Amino acid sequence: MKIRLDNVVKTFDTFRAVRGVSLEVASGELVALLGPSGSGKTTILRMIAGLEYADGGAIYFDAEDATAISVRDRGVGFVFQHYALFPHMTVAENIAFGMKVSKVKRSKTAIATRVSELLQLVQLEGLADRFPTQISGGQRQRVALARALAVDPKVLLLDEPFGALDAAVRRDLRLWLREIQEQLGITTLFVTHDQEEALDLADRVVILNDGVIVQEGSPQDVTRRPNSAFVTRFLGDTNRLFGRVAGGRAEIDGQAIAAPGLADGAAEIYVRPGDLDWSRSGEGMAATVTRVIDRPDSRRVLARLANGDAVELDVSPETDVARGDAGFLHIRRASVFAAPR
Ligand SMILES: Nc1ncnc2c1ncn2[C@@H]1O[C@H](COP(=O)(O)OP(=O)(O)OP(=O)(O)O)[C@@H](O)[C@H]1O
Repeated sequence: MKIRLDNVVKTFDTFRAVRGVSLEVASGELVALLGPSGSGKTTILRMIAGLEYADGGAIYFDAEDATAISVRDRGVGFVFQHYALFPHMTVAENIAFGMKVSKVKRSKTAIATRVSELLQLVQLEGLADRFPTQISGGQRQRVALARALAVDPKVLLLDEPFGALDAAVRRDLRLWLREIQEQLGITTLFVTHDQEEALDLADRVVILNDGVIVQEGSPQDVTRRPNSAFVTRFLGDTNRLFGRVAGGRAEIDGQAIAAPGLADGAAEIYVRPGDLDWSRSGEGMAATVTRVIDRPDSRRVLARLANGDAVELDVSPETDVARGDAGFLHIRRASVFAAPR
């Protein structure tokens, strides 16, 4: 099932939460809606689910206008962060719930067979008779996914499903989710404000800010070619430096960086910590190390430039560098944008 949003608008009282969003999710694709809090991600998901009406534009499921399709008939499965499983029902009963209330009548045996298939799919075979309070948070989210999948939805909508879990569990679950989604080939929209989660999981990432799409593309596209200072900053750790553009090149401390198409004038130069090289002597920006932070697979160096600006860079764990060292920073890659006036 393909989903298409055509210039969708949603206003709460006078506040425009979604301001003309057009978006297509191909059949079987996994798209992440990524954006800061309040950027309209959940509202978009709720409109697709039919829990909220768009007050402008249209939403299509394949060629059909979804406005005409009731929530029940949309064939949508949801998993939310604060979904809550039914606490008085066992894991198996929770998974069976949707099938029992569905218009499609199934025999008791058919339901039991489906429940055990789903338990196997989400790798919780031994836990059928437990209650939600008797399993872990990660296991609960897997039950929630099984419950959503029970009625064979054509579309899966996930709103921060792993938001409440710790980092290691989140990482495991996202890889696991991706495998299941591929196995089932189900069109999936995943809402998150976690860049790493979106980039790890999605075929395509749609970045929102203030109710509009600011960039969309593959994880590689958006990370390699962020189209604005906002996207660059939002996608992760970055240093902001200041320079000048002249003749399509930004100039900073003797280093020239390609800035094709940018008008001459003041510029912001964004450099990720992994795109700076440290050397004791040589060319580049003179800097003094203020602190070194050791991590399992890298060293994060905090340094200060001659103009007082703080800069962070990553070096390999073997690099010999200590607080107080003086050296030079060479920019390997950067994104340049005109400085806001
Ligand atoms: N029912 C409502 N009534 C009034 N305003 C609302 C309602 N629902 C959402 N909003 C507002 O619309 C904007 C977008 O909300 P939405 O929940 O879609 O954002 P989000 O990107 O999902 O944020 P978060 O990551 O915090 O969940 C917010 O400013 C929010 O306060």
